[in-house]
Amino acid sequence: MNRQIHAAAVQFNITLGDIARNRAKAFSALQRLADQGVELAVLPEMWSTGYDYRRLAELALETPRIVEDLQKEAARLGLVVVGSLPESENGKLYNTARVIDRGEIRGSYRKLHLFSTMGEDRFLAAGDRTLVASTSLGRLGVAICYDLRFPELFRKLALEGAEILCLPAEWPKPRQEHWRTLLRARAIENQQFVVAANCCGIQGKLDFFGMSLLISPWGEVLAEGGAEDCTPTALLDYEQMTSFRSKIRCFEDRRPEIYGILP
Ligand SMILES: O=C(O)CCC(=O)C(=O)O
Repeated sequence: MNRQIHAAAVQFNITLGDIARNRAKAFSALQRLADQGVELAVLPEMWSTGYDYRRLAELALETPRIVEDLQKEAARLGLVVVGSLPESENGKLYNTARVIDRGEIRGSYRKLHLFSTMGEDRFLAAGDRTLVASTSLGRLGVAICYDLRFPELFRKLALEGAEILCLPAEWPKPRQEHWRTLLRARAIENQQFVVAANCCGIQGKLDFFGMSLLISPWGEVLAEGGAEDCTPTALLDYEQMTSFRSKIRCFEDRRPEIYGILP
C-alpha cells in the first residue's frame, strides 16, 4: 500500500518569553492545518518561549501544562506533532522535543549538541540519547537545530529506521545556505524525508530568516517557507523513498568495517 503523508512545518515569529502569544499562534496554526487535512506538523525549537535565558527556569514550569494541552489538541485534530520546549528536571534545564501522536507521547528527545557559540551550554544541559519514534505515520527521527551539523547522528537515526526526520530549529542569519545545504544533504545521504521548522523575525539580537523546508529523499525541496509566519505543506510519498532506496543502495553498500563506528 502506498502511503502519502500530508506534512507541514509551522513557522512563526516567536515572541521572547511570551508563552500566551506563542501558544495562540501555534495552536491556531495546528487547527488550520488539520482543517486542510495535514497529519504531521513540526513546530520550531523552544517555540513557547524562545531563548529567554534570564527567565527560562520560571517559564519552563509551564511546559507540562502546554504539553498536556498539546496532547489534547493533537488527539482532537488527529495530528502527529513534534516541536521543542524548555524542560525542567532535577534542577537542570533541557531543550526537549516530544513526539505526540494523536494524543499519545511516543518519545522525548533532549538536544544533544548545545550551541556553545551562543552560550547554550552555559544555561542548558545536554541530552544523552537519540530518538526514533514509532508513530501512526511511520518512524520519525528527531534532531534539533545545531544537531544538523553532526551527520553521524542522522546516519544513526536512519540505520534505526527513521523515515521522516523532524527538525525543530531557531537558525539565524547569516547562515541560510548552511541550513538549506545541510538539510538537503541529510535527506539525500540518508534517503529520508526532512521536515524542518525554523522561526522567523527578530528575537533580541538575532534575526531569523524562516525558510522552513520539506525535502524529499531525492533532495527536492517540496515546500519552502518565506521570511514571515507561514505553514509550508507537502505530500510525502513513501513509494518515492522506497524506489530511491532500491535504486541507489547506500545502506547495503556501506563499509562500516573500514571507517565506521556504527554497526
Ligand atoms: O548551527 C547554527 O548555525 C545555528 C544553531 C543554533 O542557532 C542553535 O542550535 O540554536
